[in-house]
Amino acid sequence: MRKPIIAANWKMHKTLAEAISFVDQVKNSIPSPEKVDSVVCAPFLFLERLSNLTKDTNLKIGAQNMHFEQKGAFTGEISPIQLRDIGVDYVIIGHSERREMFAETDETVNKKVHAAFAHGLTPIVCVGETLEQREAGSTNAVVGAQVEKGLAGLSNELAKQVVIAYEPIWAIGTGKSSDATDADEVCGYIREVIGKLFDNEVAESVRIQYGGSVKPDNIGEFMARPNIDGALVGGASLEPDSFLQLLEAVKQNG
Ligand SMILES: O=C(CO)COP(=O)(O)O
Repeated sequence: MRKPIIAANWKMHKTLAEAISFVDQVKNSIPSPEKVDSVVCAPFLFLERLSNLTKDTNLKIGAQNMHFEQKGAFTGEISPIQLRDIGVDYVIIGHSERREMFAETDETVNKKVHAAFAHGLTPIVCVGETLEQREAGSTNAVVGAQVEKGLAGLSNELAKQVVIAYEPIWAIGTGKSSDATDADEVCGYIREVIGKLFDNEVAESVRIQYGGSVKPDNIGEFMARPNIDGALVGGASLEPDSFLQLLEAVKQNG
């Protein structure tokens, strides 16, 4: 059995005071990590505070990006060592917004995945197709190539620990989520690709989240599918009540 994982992706939202208030409101109501892994991926500026506030709680903190180098002349960038040093556990890599607006490529995703593992961070690797690609029938080809290139060169042991987030780009922030059956099929295909790249055991171990307009009232449909192990949630993760409802729905499903 794969343990579900729910991650909030706050993107570029909240002030420090709002971030602290959110965490204070939810931190003692997070379900046991035996049932579900619960993560908040916050803007870099808030990570240290949130990581201190959540020590000894069931809530883990993640970043939304990082550089692949350990240190150096990379003005404005943040390294995996710096993230780990302040108690960050997860890092989102290759979100479609970074691929589209900040020149993230499958090659930089791959470097970042290796760098994350080298420094004790769990990568949440995002993949997904555009509406045009979906309509052209190339979803599996696009997503399969992103997975193959993104995970290239990992050992089986590390590959098992990767979290994949399948986020169809047309479903992000649009209120128009994918049909759960369609999303499950793509997640099943991702598992097939991982089976070929590594082996069956890895394919069965990797956790695959769905992302794109997930809300408390539709998360149950996704979690009921065999290949979907959690969700990466934007808008519906910004309010404490809504975030806790997502976790509660998953806990009950499991
Ligand atoms: O991009 C997303 C999470 O990474 C999804 O965002 P929404 O949940 O707001 O659609």
